Amino acid sequence: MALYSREDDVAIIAVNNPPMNALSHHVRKDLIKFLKVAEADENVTAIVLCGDGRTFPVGADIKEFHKSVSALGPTIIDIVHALEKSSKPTVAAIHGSALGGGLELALGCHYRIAMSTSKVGLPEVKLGILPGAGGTQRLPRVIGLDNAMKWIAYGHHHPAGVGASLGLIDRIVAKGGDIRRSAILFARSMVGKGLGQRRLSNVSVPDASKVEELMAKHLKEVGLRTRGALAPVVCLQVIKSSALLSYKDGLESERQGMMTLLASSESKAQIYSFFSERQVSKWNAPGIANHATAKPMQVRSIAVVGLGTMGRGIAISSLKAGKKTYVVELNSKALAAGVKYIRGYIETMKKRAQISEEQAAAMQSAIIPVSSYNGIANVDLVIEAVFENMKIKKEIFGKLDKVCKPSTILASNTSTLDIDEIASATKRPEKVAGMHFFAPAHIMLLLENIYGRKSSAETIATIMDIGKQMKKITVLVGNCVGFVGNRMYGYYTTESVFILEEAAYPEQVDKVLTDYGFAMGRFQVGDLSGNDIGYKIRTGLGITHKQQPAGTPERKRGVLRYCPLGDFLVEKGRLGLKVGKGWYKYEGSRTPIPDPEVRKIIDEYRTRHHIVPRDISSEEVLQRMLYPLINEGFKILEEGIAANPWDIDMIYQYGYAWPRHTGGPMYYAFTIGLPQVLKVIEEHWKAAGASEPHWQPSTMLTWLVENHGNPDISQWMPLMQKHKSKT
Ligand SMILES: CC(C)(COP(=O)(O)OP(=O)(O)OC[C@H]1O[C@@H](n2cnc3c(N)ncnc32)[C@H](O)[C@@H]1OP(=O)(O)O)[C@@H](O)C(=O)NCCC(=O)NCCSC(=O)/C=C/CCCCCCCCCCCCC(=O)O
Repeated sequence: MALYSREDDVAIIAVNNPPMNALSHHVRKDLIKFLKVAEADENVTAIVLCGDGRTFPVGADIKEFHKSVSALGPTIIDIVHALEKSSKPTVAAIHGSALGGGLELALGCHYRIAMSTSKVGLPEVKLGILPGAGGTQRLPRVIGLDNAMKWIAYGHHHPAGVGASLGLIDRIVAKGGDIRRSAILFARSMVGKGLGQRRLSNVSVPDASKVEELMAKHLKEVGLRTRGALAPVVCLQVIKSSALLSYKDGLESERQGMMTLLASSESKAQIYSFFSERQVSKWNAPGIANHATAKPMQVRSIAVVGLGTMGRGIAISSLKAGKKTYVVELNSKALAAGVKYIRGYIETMKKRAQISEEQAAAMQSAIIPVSSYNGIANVDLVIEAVFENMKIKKEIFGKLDKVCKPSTILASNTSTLDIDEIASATKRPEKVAGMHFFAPAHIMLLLENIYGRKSSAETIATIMDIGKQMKKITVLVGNCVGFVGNRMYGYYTTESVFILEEAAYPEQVDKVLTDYGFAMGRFQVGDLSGNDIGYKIRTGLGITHKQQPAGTPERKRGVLRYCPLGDFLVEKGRLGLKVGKGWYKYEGSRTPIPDPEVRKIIDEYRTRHHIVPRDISSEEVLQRMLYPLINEGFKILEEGIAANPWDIDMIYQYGYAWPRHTGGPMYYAFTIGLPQVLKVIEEHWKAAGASEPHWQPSTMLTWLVENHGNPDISQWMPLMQKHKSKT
């Protein structure tokens, strides 16, 4: 709802719709009603619009999108017009954030004043839509086309001070000031000053003459950075109309753009992603604990064991979260090198103004270098980040168990290994869990937390809380080889080399993936992270080319189909970008260049096995790359390793750069339609049989299709649970 009050001659209309004052239908109704009251009251000379509680309105109510209620009048644009038309000065008093429809309301006001700490922006593009309440037409009239294109096509939130420097905010109220009081005084001082030029629909766009040049510039930048998403392009096209058309016609172009975007699968995927991102913090470990009931232990100190690339990144994340951080290496040279890197990184963050001088000093003094496990006996949490080897990890956990105080939680940053087996090396399995960071750990936003069979509620709650304190998208999953992310990714890489055998070169496969929206294709990613990583994993499994006894068929491992092309590359020293050659060659830069030598390796291999390469469509490449991964996602859901499809999707968006505008693998499957996905999987399974088990259809997927067709993604787990409870 909204509240109406009077301070002498000034009317105050305050939106009151916790937690974020979203402009839900009932709020919109109140706003129009109270604007009419204020307009009609002759004792009112000016009107202040503000938000109660945490913030000014942060936009339309996203829950209403794709429901008819979002279009129910009064719409936000009706309120914007009423604010602008008012014969009395209207002033937006901004604290917290004025975003989306919230900022559009403020743009309808004649004046805007804001707390110095507040943020402003039009982030609709991140929901796959555009600012559909006049924002595309009004913002360029205030801050110019160039800035408006940047603000709207990328959707960033900007400090109010930046808005003030561009003329969007008329006055800034210093930290600690009273925004409402300041707005009342400001509004009163504007009475009688004339509102003509303060009504933005009357104003022209200052840099309209540069429209074509700016359009070309921004289309190019957006194309490079938003990877095939539709909304940024439509935003730019609609903003362009502000320079070429009347306000009224520009508004019509905005309405049409909004309709196009609202009808797209992209906006549905982005809105799903917005809520999924928030949903993952409401974790559930069935039969053990959930976010609502379990209490985290207070963690003041963290020890990071192992200062390789991962350990260094984890230590920086711990320091950023304000923890006293013990960094552990038994070898003094390795310790010194790790500490030097971490200290240097903090200084770089300070130089780049990413942290203040005080924060940098606090982080520096919180680093405690240690060269023996005895030195971390009293820490609250240990995160082990040594080499990915079960024997070594078990040895370390055994030692940590002996020296650390009983309450210390012991976590492993393993990316694949069995947490229960690691826990078995200790006498405190209830205090053991996995914290799988993604490289570089101080930059990547994903943290995949793993609970073991014996992890306690407190242990799980604590690692989830630490993820939050590190500002990570923290997803809780169960224990299995590779957990969620890498278990699914394994089949993506398996199938990719089968495609090489049969039909395509690496660059052709990668192009299909980048056209789909990935920043990089699978082979470029392999080169970037190092092809030796997969080779080591295959060596651990005993399946590389070199490990086979003489006479083993090159393309078989037992009954399973195998392709050794990745082994050949590593054995020829093609480890990837770090050595300048892998699936591609690199000539002094990070740009991958298709390499005739790689083609030769593939061609010779095909000839040896009498494989005649065939034409392959982009559609087939995409299906073969993505559907095994999706199929595995369903198996993970049916085993209870992931609690919900959106947990998987967030892991893929934040850990594997899955394009957000398609929602993630599970949401993408829903968009395609589960019956169609299953049909393709079944065809491959029929053709490949037991030699390619990743094509064996998941029973959950099959059951859903047979019984419900393509149910909404929110219903997959409830339907399955209902079915299981009956059987
Ligand atoms: C930065 C934030 C504001 C705050 O972040 P933080 O402090 O971390 O808090 P959160 O955890 O994110 O949020 C707390 C809870 O609040 C919920 N929330 C937040 N924002 C909204 C919102 N806008 N709507 C609903 N709910 C919201 C959030 O989910 C949390 O809930 P819970 O605790 O998890 O349950 C951050 O929250 C943030 O970034 N918010 C979003 C800001 C944003 O994107 N704003 C833009 C919104 S879109 C908009 O404003 C569009 C305007 C134009 C409208 C024009 C409409 C015309 C329609 C006509 C067309 C009709 C066609 C009809 C056909 C059809 O509909 O299909």
